Amino acid sequence: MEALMHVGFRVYSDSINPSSRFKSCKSPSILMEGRRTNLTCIRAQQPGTKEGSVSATAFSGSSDSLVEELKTKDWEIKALKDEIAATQGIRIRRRPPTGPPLHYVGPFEFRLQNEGNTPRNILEEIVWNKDTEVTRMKEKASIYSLKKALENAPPPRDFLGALKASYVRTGLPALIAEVKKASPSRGVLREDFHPVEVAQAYEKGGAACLSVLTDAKYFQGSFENLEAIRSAGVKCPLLCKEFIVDAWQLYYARTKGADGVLLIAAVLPDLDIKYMLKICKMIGLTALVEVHDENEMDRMLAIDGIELIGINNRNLETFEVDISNTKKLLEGKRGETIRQKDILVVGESGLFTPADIAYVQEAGVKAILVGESIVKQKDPTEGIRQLFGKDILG
Ligand SMILES: O=P(O)(O)OC[C@@H](O)[C@@H](O)c1c[nH]c2ccccc12
Repeated sequence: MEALMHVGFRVYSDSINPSSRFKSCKSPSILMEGRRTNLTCIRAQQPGTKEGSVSATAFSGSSDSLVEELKTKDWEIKALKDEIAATQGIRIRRRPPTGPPLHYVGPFEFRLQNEGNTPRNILEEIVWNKDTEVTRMKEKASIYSLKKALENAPPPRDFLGALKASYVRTGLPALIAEVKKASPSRGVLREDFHPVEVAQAYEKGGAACLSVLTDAKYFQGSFENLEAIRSAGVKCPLLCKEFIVDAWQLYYARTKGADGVLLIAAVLPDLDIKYMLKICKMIGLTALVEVHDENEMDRMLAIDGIELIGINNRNLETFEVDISNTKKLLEGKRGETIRQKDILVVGESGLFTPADIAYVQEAGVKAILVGESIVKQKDPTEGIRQLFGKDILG
């Protein structure tokens, strides 16, 4: 590996010449491969427009070179973000790698890890598609309109509180029951799929919370399902099961009635997790932060303010499921830190039997996230009874 010695941001306060249409700021300052480099970014501002709203139309006259320069900076920043993610052990690249823009003369020797624009695994493919999808959705609803829509959104309910209450009441891991029609690994799980009926059956069976898949392309889910379940009067708090790659999606999920969202550590660098946690707090969403391996767990344990961690037994890159993953990540010092920080742990995926539940409970989880084994049953209420080996309503 090339010697990536240190990557650090130093964002200087803008040196603004009020009479100028262009602001110049130095950011970031980077020591890469032993060399310190300062990027100079140009931000175009037309009189009367909001700062930071860069648009090619803002340039006139000698616009071509400035547009080129902006494209280059944009590329550099994206490439830099992937570099930072890689230093945190994140293998998922947020976008297909692209070479530098034509005539690139920038200071970086970015390594292109995959010249072909093919995703390396299913999670990467999902994330690349999500990025495109979100870009399109953002064109239809600006962040400003979403913020406004928050005022009329159904009020957030206490997702974490519902899990804790259920655990105290039953002495068993609280159930987050997943409304899931299909998945890339298992195909269609329930042919005759009526999301509201499934949700109501879960509630009747004693689920503490529900998880509703909203990704359409890979899971045949939708935000309509989420909205319909919420407006049908289901009382269980709802997790919006999405691949979050942009803070915009948090606002969107909240306007559709979500009480919680999933943040996947394999996809989001630490800075994004911290930023998104803040937004979640601000708008009343509970964040379920998902990890799959030791590195992701350690990264998340180093971040303050995480109250809910899900350990996914399914490797989203290979689809392999192994429930001993939950145990492995809760052993020793990690388990101790989790107890000290009073983090509630959710065991996710691949849970089918009372023995599975007992195994992950023994490992230290106080909640479980279950889809396949209960959504496949003709009567999902009965599916819950079978999963626990008893009635959990009592
Ligand atoms: O159907 P299962 O094996 O019971 O798994 C449910 C849930 O854990 C799984 O759907 C899941 C966990 N994390 C995810 C992230 C994205 C999509 C799906 C998931």
